[in-house]
Amino acid sequence: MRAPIMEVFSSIQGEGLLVGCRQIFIRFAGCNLNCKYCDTPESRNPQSGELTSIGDLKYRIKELKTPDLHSISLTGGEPLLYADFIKNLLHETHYKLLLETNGSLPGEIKKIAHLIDYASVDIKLPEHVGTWKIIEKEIKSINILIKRGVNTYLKVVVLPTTPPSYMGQIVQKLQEEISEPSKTPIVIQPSSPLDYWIGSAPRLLKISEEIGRHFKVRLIPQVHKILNLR
Ligand SMILES: C[S@@+](CC[C@H](N)C(=O)[O-])C[C@H]1O[C@@H](n2cnc3c(N)ncnc32)[C@H](O)[C@@H]1O
Ligand SMILES: Nc1nc2[nH]cc(C(=O)O)c2c(=O)[nH]1
Ligand code: SF4
Ligand SMILES: [Mg+2]
Repeated sequence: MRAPIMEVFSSIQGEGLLVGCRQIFIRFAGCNLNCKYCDTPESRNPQSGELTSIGDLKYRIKELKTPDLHSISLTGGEPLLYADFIKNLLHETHYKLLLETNGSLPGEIKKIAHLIDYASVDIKLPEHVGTWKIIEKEIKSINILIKRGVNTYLKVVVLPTTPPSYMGQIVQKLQEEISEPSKTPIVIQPSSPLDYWIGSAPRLLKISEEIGRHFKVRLIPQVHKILNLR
């Protein structure tokens, strides 16, 4: 069994609640969404990856292992397009595993939820993906992960144009429909390039206040981009 892999690399997790942890990243090629802000647009095309076996990945992981290694991050593109491959891979690796996902494939999450330790689930704003339907699916995915006891946090990418009141509407819905909101922190991730935020950063505080009404909240920019790390 093989899957299209774009890159395997070692770096510091630059996003979300595991920020600063040393990880080996496995980036799958192919995505089912088309976020207008995507910073890895080439990953949307499954052809941008090389068909890779589990044995190859195990070898690459061994080569990239460092004394400070915290976990492995499965990202993309959308890794859940390859849930069956991931299931086989996770049966053969013993490292802690972060799944970085757009959360739009709850049926696929069900296949591997029992094998992952951490999950970062994006909340895609309807203005970025053109529909509310994705949030419905993300809520299903989040509830599957919570039920399985996976350490789960949500990430919402916001733009300088994202109205704080709009966030208020979104978190109201999340609070009503996520099974354990108190256990599910939300990370606000300002869209990069960060220089777009010059003059608009105070808006991030307003967004934090809106989310803070119902959830634990953190405001964390993409640290790897500030450090010029991969
Ligand atoms: C490239 S995506 C791959 C995983 C999955 N497709 C997803 O969207 O969660 C990894 C993370 O990068 C974030 N991201 C993508 N483009 C970004 C940008 N321009 N600024 C900030 N975060 C971005 C996504 O929201 C997601 O949390
Ligand atoms: N250092 C680093 N941290 C990351 N966190 C999420 C990433 C991603 O592209 O999924 C990413 C990435 O591409 N690099
Ligand atoms: S879901 Fe993730 S990989 Fe796909 S377009 Fe959106 S940000 Fe990019
Ligand atoms: Mg990235």
